[in-house]
Amino acid sequence: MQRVTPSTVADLFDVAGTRTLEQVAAATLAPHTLMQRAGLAVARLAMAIAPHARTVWIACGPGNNGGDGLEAAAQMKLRGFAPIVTWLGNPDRVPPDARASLERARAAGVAFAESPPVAWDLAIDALLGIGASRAPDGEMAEWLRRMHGDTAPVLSVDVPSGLDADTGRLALDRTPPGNGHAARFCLSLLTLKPGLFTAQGRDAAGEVWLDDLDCSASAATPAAWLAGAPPNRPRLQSSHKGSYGDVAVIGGAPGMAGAALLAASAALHAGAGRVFAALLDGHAALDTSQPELMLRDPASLDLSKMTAVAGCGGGAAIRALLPRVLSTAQRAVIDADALNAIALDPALQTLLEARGRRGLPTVLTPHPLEAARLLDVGTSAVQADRLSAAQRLADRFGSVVALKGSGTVIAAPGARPRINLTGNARLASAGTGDVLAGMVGSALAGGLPALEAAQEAVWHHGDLADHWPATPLTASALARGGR
Ligand SMILES: NC(=O)C1=CN([C@@H]2O[C@H](COP(=O)(O)OP(=O)(O)OC[C@H]3O[C@@H](n4cnc5c(N)ncnc54)[C@H](O)[C@@H]3O)[C@@H](O)[C@H]2O)[C@@H](O)CC1
Ligand SMILES: [K+]
Repeated sequence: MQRVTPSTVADLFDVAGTRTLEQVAAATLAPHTLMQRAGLAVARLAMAIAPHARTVWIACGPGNNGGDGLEAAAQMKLRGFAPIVTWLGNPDRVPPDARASLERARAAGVAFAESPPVAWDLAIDALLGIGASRAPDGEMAEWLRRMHGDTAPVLSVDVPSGLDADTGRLALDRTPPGNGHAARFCLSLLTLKPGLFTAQGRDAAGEVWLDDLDCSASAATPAAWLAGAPPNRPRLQSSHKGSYGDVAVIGGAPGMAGAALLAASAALHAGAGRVFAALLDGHAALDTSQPELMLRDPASLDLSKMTAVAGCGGGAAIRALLPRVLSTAQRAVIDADALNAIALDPALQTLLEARGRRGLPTVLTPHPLEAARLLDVGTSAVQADRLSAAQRLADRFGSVVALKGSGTVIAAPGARPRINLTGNARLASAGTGDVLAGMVGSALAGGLPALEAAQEAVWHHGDLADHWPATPLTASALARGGR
């Protein structure tokens, strides 16, 4: 059993891939072996989370996810715990594995009840796993609301019930963690699923653990992966500012110069050799707190030797500069208003596609609304399947895409998408996106391929927030690397 952290490197399998692996594994094992392993793993984690629990409520559903819960109940009872099972199954329709565990739970003397106990020290959600076919309703929904509204920890078996394991879409609203709510844990069985790590999945699952049930994962193709922490990239003694490239931040229309200056500051502190602030507001004053930044007229820059970071605070004025950026920049990060301009203008879309065909390194950094505009769909459609939205954008424009949000997805043409696990809700504040664009620009300018540049910048950006002291997180301090 392994705990998943932002540094974990692991393949993620969708429901179809997980089903394939389950079938391959089951074919070589004695009947009921997988469920016994699953139930024992659930029991072990439950006992580690709440070693002194007097009452453990195990809510079991009608299928094999419920079977895992029943098996865990049997295992905990044999170890001196007092689980109380509420089971929503029908004895006439229970699948064979779950039936075997039901009998083992009964034989072990597990208490069965019609309704949840009055109070509990740990709740185990074994209602629905990867077989969920609709939103929980009725008694099941009521139980989920009760366990997630209580202060006792919740351990979800395989996936939080009602969470789409492929997409991270949650079918049932529940109390957000943090509102007087206790910890959430999820023990993913056999495989890790992408939905645990993006969209609503991270909040719903809480701390994720994996037990692979001693099975190989070679018989299926992963849908995505966790790429873990970037390598350390120490600077060579002999390097100089030319080794780390030039970044030109093009943005900052009147009234929005701050966004471009944040991106420029982030690029500077992330290590770019030289950073030019090419502001669209010709009257903006130089940021005297950052004398290293060089203020330039955007028209004067030779972008063919530079990394352009275009769009931060760009307003409508960025549109006129985009043909030059897209056609000539050696490397480019396209953010914010530059993305909005491209979404509205087929000619710019053609230029971006052409850039992709020429193999010029390009990273798009949309948040869900910007991605929705580029794909000409609603934001909810993007959030309903973030992996596929990011991949479609990457394929369409021949670019690397970092689709921001909880569980940022990084996609590239012809590559398996990655999900980043650093970062937290403190990043949901003004200017943090500009900082990310600058950090990606710096990584690109330093010579990293676009996919690595995007992934490493996203990781560091989130990692800074994860290690932020107990002071407010501001974008300007984030741009300075927390200093
Ligand atoms: N068969 C095995 O040996 C193993 C099974 N495993 C477990 O089995 C799970 C998959 O089992 P299943 O395929 O039986 O699927 P589930 O147990 O996830 O759910 C399917 C059952 O729930 C019902 N259902 C679906 N949505 C519902 C809803 N909204 N409200 C009420 N009922 C609903 C279905 O009609 C069906 O009876 C995995 O998630 C995992 O927990 C794993 O432990 C691996 C081993
Ligand atoms: K579950």
